Amino acid sequence: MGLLFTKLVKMFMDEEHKVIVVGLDNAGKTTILYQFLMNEVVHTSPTIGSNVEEIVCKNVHFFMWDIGGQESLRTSWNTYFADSDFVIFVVDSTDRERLHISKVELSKMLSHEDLSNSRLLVLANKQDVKGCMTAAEISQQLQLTELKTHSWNIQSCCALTGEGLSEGLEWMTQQVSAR
Ligand SMILES: Nc1nc2c(ncn2[C@@H]2O[C@H](COP(=O)(O)OP(=O)(O)OP(=O)(O)O)[C@@H](O)[C@H]2O)c(=O)[nH]1
Ligand SMILES: [Mg+2]
Repeated sequence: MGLLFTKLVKMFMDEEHKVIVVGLDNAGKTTILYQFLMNEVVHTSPTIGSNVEEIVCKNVHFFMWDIGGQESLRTSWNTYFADSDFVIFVVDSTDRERLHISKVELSKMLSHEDLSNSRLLVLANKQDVKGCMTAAEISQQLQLTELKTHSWNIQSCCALTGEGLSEGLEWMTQQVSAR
């Protein structure tokens, strides 16, 4: 009875969840945030600090913090970690040369205690570019299947068309309702 009641309350109440959107500079984080919000491509310049927007999907409210990914800014990512329910880690699928840096940054983040209860969505962005890495390739390089400490998912996407983004959001919503 208690469980049923909790599920019903969840169905009718709006829930709020904190999401941090991180990844190397130029990965497409800001473009993704505004594609989520407005279904539009906005003109971006490198983010200094962060942008925050509320994205609602099936009564679930996500407060998404898009954080600048330039090298000098990465040391302050941890100031955003507290109470994050989700980490969206964006990878530029065309950037083979820096995938190992993404891997190091991702591992560093996931070992931080403030993120011990967060779930991970990796977005393999820029799938419109010919010759880019597939989500499977990125997953293998990031060794996601070896990740046992966090629930995770990887989704290929293109922030310019929005392709793949609703699937990513859908996974996050399912994770919330399954809790
Ligand atoms: N071809 C292609 N270009 C994209 C895609 N997503 C983003 N871009 C471009 O990539 C560039 C960087 O995008 P941003 O969204 O500013 O990247 P960012 O991750 O926020 O970068 P920082 O704020 O510096 O951390 C822009 O020129 C975008 O138009 C995509 O899916 N495909
Ligand atoms: Mg940005």
